[in-house]
Amino acid sequence: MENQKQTAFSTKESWRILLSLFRFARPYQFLFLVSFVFLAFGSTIAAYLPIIIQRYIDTYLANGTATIEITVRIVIFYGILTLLKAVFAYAKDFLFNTASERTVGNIRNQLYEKVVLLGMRYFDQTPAGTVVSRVTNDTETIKEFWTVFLTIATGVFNVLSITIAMFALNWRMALVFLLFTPVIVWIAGVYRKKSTLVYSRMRKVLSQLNANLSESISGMSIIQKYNQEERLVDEFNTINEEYVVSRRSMYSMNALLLAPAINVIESIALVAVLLIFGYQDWTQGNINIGLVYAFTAYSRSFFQPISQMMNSLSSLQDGIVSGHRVQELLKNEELAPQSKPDTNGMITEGHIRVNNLNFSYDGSKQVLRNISFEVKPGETVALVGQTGSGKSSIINVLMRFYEYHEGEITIDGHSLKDMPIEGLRTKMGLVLQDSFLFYGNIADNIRMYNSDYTEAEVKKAAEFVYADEFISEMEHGYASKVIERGASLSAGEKQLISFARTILRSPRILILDEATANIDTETEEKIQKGLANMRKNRTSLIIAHRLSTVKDADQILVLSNGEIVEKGTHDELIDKKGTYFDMYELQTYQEKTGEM
Ligand SMILES: Nc1ncnc2c1ncn2[C@@H]1O[C@H](COP(=O)(O)OP(=O)(O)OP(=O)(O)O)[C@@H](O)[C@H]1O
Repeated sequence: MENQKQTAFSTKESWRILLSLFRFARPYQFLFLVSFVFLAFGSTIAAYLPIIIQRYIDTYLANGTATIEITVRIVIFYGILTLLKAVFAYAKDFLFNTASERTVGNIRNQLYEKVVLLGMRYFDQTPAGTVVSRVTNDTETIKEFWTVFLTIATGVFNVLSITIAMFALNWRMALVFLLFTPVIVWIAGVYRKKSTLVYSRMRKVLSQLNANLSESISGMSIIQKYNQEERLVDEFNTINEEYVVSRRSMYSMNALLLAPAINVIESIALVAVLLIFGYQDWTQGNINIGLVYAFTAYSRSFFQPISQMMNSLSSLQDGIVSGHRVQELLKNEELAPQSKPDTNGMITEGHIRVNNLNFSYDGSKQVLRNISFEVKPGETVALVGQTGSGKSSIINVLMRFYEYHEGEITIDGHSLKDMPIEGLRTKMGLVLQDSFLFYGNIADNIRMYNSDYTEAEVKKAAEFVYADEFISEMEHGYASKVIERGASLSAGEKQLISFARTILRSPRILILDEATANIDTETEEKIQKGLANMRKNRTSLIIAHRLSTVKDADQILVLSNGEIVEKGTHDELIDKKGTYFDMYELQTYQEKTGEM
């Protein structure tokens, strides 16, 4: 399973993750490269500008030889270089951001492509919020990582070019600056250690905050029904307070270790340089004012990028954590079942045979044991049994939502594993209790965005299942909007739309999770009529909760604890006076007394 908690990595692991993040950038390496060329130009100009002023002061001003002409020439030269520096900075930022946005877009696409390939097992084990966060938040953090990378690259280029410029001007003074580097490296080390702790605490509390929020939003109706508002607000306040405190410690750490510490070192370095210049003047009397100017300017530009780089370290850490999570998801092998390559088994008649099927979701708890049954073409077989007895699990395996490893299932003589999944699912129409509708309109939801189906076909399918009537009565008919999950439609209406969706594909086999709860009698009647129409001449496998609805089934399979404990027609099972008989008696009694 995906390791979502890990927030700290060894140096080796961090490098490995960093390298993998760079691999995503490969398609855009040219853009990155050109932006670095502009960065190098910009840094070189930045390091050269103080030298122009230094030369002007020492060569012309100090000797009293500065004419208007020379001054204007130098001002123009300085101006042009400054302008060029700005143009390079713009080009660098533009190209770099284009490349990094595309890289992150690329990661998002890869993630989504992976998510739709993952098996149901992954989604059983991973909260929806986590998957959303992988594709949105983590990729955003990786975007920040690229910004940090640019800051660090700019810092490195600037420090290098300034170091070279300082050595070119006066190597002794340059050495004085370099002497302070170990102190800065030490502060950076301390900061990294502290910031890893502070930031990981901040991230942890933030993810608690998100989890709390998403849970309360999805369970809002229960929260309000059971008057849980106050408790949840209190809980939220506590986590929120913790988040505020953790952010405060981040600011206080940054306020102490970042700019102020570096500023102190910068000032000390400057004082040291000035003292040396002063000493030279006093002993030798040949001070170069221009040189003093240049070193004063360099002291700022030398230490500032270092402080910025340190500031970025924590975001770098965030980027590594997100990079790791993204990689884990991309590497996840919990894939949806695949059919064997080059298979072409097809459903023609709809003859299902299940032989000694054993199945477990997690590899340890056995959910189906020794399941064997047959559904001949055109027959109806009902699955009945207590809650948790394994009815839906049989359907999950038949629809290939989960892989099975023991036993054999064939349809029309082909093993299920030898059938291309797409064809299999088109020919096996599944209608679940909870019909999922997509944002869009009714017609799109029936044709499932497959433009091969004409409007007439969509209407015919709706008519076939008695859905046309209520759709035509709506203001915009088939073009009526379906808002999120079909919230504006009743459960029965949604069910009828999903019948139309199923029948449009002319399946050979129908798999129905009998769904009649909370539906008014008029709609229920329509649903039953729709169902009866759909079942005509089709092989049907029905999960029945109300036994009265499957009395006419050709065969009823009674499940208990993952095993088929009884098999037969309604009359045979009633005569047997076993489990089915008891269930039937109980339900008839409950229906009579209205207890259901
Ligand atoms: N996705 C899953 N992951 C792990 N175990 C599961 C999963 N779905 C169901 N189970 C377990 O498998 C067993 C059979 O569940 P199944 O949903 O097949 O029962 P059912 O007969 O359809 O029940 P119901 O009538 O309540 O829908 C149960 O013990 C259940 O806890």
